[in-house]
Amino acid sequence: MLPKMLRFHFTTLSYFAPRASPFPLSLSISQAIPKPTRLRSQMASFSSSSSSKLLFRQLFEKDSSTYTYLLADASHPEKPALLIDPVDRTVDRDLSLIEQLGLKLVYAMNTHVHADHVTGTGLIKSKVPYVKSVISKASGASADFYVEPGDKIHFGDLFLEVRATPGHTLGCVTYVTGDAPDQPQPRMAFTGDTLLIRGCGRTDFQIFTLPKSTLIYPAHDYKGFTVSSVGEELQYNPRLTKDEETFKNIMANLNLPYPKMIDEAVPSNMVCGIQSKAS
Ligand SMILES: N[C@@H](CCC(=O)N[C@@H](CSS)C(=O)NCC(=O)O)C(=O)O
Repeated sequence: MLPKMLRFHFTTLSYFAPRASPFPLSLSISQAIPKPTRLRSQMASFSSSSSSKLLFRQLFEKDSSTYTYLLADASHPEKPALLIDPVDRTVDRDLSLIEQLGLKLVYAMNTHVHADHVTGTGLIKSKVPYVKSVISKASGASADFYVEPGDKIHFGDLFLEVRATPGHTLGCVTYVTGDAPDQPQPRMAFTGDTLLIRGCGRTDFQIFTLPKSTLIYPAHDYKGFTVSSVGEELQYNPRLTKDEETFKNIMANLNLPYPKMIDEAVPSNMVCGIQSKAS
């Protein structure tokens, strides 16, 4: 059985961009969650789910086997977009795709301070200065915006919720698509290195409180997997289906090699990849 679940209190703070204001200058913190206007997307082929307005792309960086995720509200007039876990060496590819799709990148976000690659957020900000970097407050890293468990990150009429999923690093968070009728179904969880497909960066049991249909999008895959679900991992994850003692033994004996880039990546990622501040 799974070890004891972690429980968190959720706040009502959220970032949102009202439709009336220009993006992203309208970024504000509010107690209120805006009631979005429903729009039908003409871009259904971009959608990963029954929601017709989410534009979603899973992008891969081969040297670190990292996934970067592009999400946008394709139905919003400004097509606001965000990137989760961009990598420095694929920034040009990502920005070029964003331009080709006619999106407006507003947030460059990290799930945590990565040890195996340099985040692309610093480079993105140097190329597109109005983009805001986002990371958890608990990470201790610097960024434009710090999120905490329960915060909501709005992009157009869509939003992500922030869930604390520490273990791989203290400040690891999982970004989960909104729990509302007009948000993508099934829900999508961007788990960073916390929960991998048939693996895990360290512990997480909070993710398993999400509906079984929730799609799992990790920050890495080393075996060629692209997506899983909570239900699938609950049933087949070879680590997280074990009792607590067995789990601890597995994790204590992974014998993972020292990540090749850790000495460069961590100092750089503590300042969200802004190279000039890392030395
Ligand atoms: N060989 C790679 C690092 C591989 C690695 O350790 N991956 C991490 C996530 S990135 S820090 C991990 O937690 N893996 C869990 C697993 O079970 O593989 C390198 O040198 O960069």
